[in-house]
Amino acid sequence: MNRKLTDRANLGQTVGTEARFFTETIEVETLDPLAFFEAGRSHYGDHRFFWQNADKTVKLVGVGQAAVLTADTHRFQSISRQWKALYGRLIKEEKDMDPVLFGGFSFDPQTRQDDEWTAFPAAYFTVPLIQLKIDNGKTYVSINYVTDELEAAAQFEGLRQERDRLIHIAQVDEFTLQGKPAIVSQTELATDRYMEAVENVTSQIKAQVAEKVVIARKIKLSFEEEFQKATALHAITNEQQASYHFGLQIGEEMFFGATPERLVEISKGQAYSACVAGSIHRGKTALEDQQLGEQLLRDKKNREEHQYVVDMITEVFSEFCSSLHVNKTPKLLKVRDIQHLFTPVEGKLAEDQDIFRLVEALHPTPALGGVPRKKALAIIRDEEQMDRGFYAGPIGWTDAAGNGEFAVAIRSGLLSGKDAYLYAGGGIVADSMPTEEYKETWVKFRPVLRALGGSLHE
Ligand SMILES: C=C(O[C@H]1C=CC=C(C(=O)O)[C@@H]1O)C(=O)O
Ligand SMILES: [Mg+2]
Repeated sequence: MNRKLTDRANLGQTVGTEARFFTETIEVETLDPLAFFEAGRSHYGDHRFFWQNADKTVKLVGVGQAAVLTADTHRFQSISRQWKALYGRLIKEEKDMDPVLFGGFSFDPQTRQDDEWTAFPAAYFTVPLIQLKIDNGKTYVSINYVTDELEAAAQFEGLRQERDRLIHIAQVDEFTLQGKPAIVSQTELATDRYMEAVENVTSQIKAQVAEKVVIARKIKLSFEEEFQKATALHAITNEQQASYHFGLQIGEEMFFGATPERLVEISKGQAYSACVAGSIHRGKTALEDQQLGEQLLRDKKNREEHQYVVDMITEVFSEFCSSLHVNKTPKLLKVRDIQHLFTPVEGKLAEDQDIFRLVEALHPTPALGGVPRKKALAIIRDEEQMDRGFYAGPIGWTDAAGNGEFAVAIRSGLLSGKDAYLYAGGGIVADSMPTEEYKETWVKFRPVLRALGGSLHE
C-alpha cells in the first residue's frame, strides 16, 4: 500500500459524472510571474506552482486547485485517463486558453519512502484555480472551475474578483522578497554509502550485471527560520539562466530546481527530446572552458555515458514517431557551473499518441536510471538506500490540445519547513572513479546550494 496516497485521499475534487469544467481567460498587461506567485500566498499558500521553459517563451504560475489528479499504480495511464475525463467536460469559448495541467511523477514509486516526501504521491497533477500563462510575451490569466452544482454563477463571479485581486497585487503592490534565513547546518548524508555504492556498481558493471547505473546522494540544510518559497524561486531563476525553472508546492513543502534537461516537448504534432549526459566543470577563463569542452567531447567514459541515453531515446522515438532526426555526434550544453554532452532528438509524432505515453516510455532515461532499465532501478534501490522523491522524475505541463513539456527534475531540492534536501547524482559506467563522481555531484549541487545560501565545497 502506498501510504502517501491514502493520506491524500481527501484532497481536491474528484470528477463526478455531472461535473462541468469552466474556464475563462483575460489578457492583461505584463506582470512578474513571481509577484503573482507571491500574491497567491495568503489565500492559496498551500497549492502553488511555477514553471518557465529554458528559452523563457512559456511561463506558468498556478495558485489554488480546481482539480487534483493523483495516481499510484499504472500512474502514467491513470493520469492521462483522468485528464481526458476532466477536459472532456470542459466548457470554453474560443478566446479562452486551454487550462493547464501541471505536475510530476516521482522517480521510482517502488523505492523506500522517506519522511520528507510524504506529501508527494507517485503522481501528482493539478489544474490551478487561477492560472497565469505568459506565452511569447503575452500575458493571460485564466480562472478554472470544476463543479457538480448546476448553479455555479455566484462562485464563478467570486473567482473573477479573486483573479482581479491577484492581478492588482502583482502589478501594483511593491513586491518585496524576504532575505535568505541563516543556515544552522549543512550535512552530507551517507557519503560513505555513496562512495561504496559507486564502487559496488562499477564492479557489477565489470561483471556485466548492468551496463550503466546512475547513483545519487543528498545533502540536508537546516535554517534558522522557514525559507520563503518565492525567495527560493527568485534565487534559483537567477542561478542558471539557460534552464527550466520549476517549483511545485504541496502543503508546506515545495520541490524546486533549475534543470537543463528536457525530457519531452510536444508542440503542434512534433516531439522533441534531449540526451543530456556526460559532464565536466566550467573553466576559469574562456580558453580553459573551451579546452575542457573539447576534452569532454573526446572523453571515452563520458561519451559512453552519453551514448546509452542517445540509443534509448532514439529507440523510443522510432516507436512513437513517423519520422526522426538525431545528430550523429554530441554538442556541448553549457550552463553556469557545468558543461554536458548534448544530443537533441526530434520527430513527427504518430497519430493517437499522447504526452503521457511518451513520458512513460522515456522515464527514466539512462541519464537518471541506467541500462538495462529494470536492472538499473533494482541496483539503485539496493545501493542508494534513499528515496529520490521527485528528484530525477518528470515534471511539467500539458493542455487539452495535447501540447506540453516535461523536464527531468534534476539540480533540484525539497524545501520542507526549516529544512531542505538537495539531490545530485551521476552516470556510473565501468571506468567511473568514486572520487571523480563525488566531485561531479558537488558541481551539480551548486545551483540549488547557491540559491539557498549553502557552502559550495570549492
Ligand atoms: C543525475 C544528474 O545528472 C545527469 C544528467 C546530466 C549529466 C549526468 C552525468 O554526467 O552523470 C547525469 O546523467 C544530476 O544532476 O543529479
Ligand atoms: Mg557523469
